[in-house]
Amino acid sequence: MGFIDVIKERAKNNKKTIVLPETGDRRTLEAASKILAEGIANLILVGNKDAIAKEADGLDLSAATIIDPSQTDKLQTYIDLLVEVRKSKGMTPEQAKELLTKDYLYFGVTMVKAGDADGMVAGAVNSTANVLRPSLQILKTAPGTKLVSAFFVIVVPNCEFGADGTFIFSDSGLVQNPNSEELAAIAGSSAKSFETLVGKEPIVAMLSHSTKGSAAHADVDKVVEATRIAKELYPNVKIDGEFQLDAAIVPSVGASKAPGSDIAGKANVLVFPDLDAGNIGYKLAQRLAKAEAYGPITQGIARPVNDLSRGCSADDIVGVIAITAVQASIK
Ligand SMILES: CC(C)(COP(=O)(O)OP(=O)(O)OC[C@H]1O[C@@H](n2cnc3c(N)ncnc32)[C@H](O)[C@@H]1OP(=O)(O)O)[C@@H](O)C(=O)NCCC(=O)NCCS
Ligand SMILES: CC(=O)OP(=O)(O)O
Repeated sequence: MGFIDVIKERAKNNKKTIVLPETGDRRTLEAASKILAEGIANLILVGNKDAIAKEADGLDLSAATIIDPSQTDKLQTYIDLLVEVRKSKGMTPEQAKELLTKDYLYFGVTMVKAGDADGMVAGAVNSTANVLRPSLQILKTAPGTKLVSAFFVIVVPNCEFGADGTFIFSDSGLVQNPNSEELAAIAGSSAKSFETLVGKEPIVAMLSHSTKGSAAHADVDKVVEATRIAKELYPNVKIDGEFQLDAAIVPSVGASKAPGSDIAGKANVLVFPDLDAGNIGYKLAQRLAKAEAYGPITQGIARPVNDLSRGCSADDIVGVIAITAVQASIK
C-alpha cells in the first residue's frame, strides 16, 4: 500500500469528525462524498443547506452533518467561547458573532476548540494566512511547542530516494523567514511528524545552497547554526547539514560532497532555509515530478487544522482530510 492508502486505513480504524467550512467549493464537496463513501471520517459541512445541495448536485452527501452558523442553537456557546479565548485582544460578543456567522473559517476552528469536531480542513478557496490565522489565535500551540510550522508530505512516483519516494518538505507553508532557532524547531517537529505519519525513521537534512562549507554567505551561516542547534536539541534524531538538495538525497552525490556524513544521500525529511524555497520546492516536485503533495499540514497547533493549496484537486483534499483524522487520533 502507498502512503495515503495506509493513512486512509488508519483513519477508518479510529473514525474522527472533521469540519469543512469551504462548502461553496465543488472540489471540497467531491472530496466529502469520497470520504463518506469510503468511511474515512465523519464530516460536518458548514453552510446553508440549500446552497450546499445546489453546489453538490449529483453527489451523495447524505451522511454528512450540515451546520448553518446563523441557524445553530450552539451559536451563543461559540460566541462565549470565542470571547473568552480572545478577550485579552479586546474581542466583544458583537465582534465574535459577526466573525462566527460571516467567516466560516472562524466558525470551524471554534467548533474544534469546543470539542464538537476533531479537526478542520480548508484552503481550497481561502489563502493560507486566512486559514491558519484563526487556528493560531483560537487553538494556540500544543503543550511544549512554541512555533507552529507546516509541511507537505511528498510522494514521488518511481523514486528510489527518501523513504521509497516519500518525503516531508518543511516549512512549505507557514513560517516565512525562520531564524536558526526556528529552523531547528522546524527540523525537530518535522522529524516527529515523519515518524507518526510515515511510520519510518526520519533522516533530516538541513538544506542550503552550500554543502559542508562549499559556499560562504550569511544565509549559509543561518543553516549551519540551525544544524548545530538541532543536533543539540534532538540528540536522538538523525540530523545533518548544511546540504544542497542533491547531496541530501542522492547517495553518490552525498558521498562525494559530504564524505563522512551518515545522513548525506539518505534524507527523507527536507528542511528548507525559508518559505520561498520550501513553497517553490514542493510545487516543483508536484508539478514537474508528478508527485502527490498533501498539505500544508500543520505541526504544533493544539488540535489539527490543515490547509490546502488553492490549486488542489478533490483527491488532494481527501488525502489531507485523512491525514487530519490520523493526527486527531494521535495523543
Ligand atoms: C500564518 C500567518 C498569517 C500568521 O501570521 P501573523 O501575521 O503573525 O498573524 P497574527 O499576527 O494575526 O498572529 C495570530 C496569532 O498567531 C500567533 N502566531 C503567528 N505565527 C505563529 C507561529 N508560527 N507559531 C505559533 N504562533 C504563531 C501570533 O502570536 C498571534 O497570537 P495572538 O493573536 O494570540 O497574540 C503568517 O505566518 C503567514 O502569513 N504565513 C505565510 C502563509 C503563506 O502565505 N504561505 C504561502 C502559501 S502556503
Ligand atoms: C500551499 C500553497 O502554496 O497554497 P496556495 O497555492 O493556495 O497559495
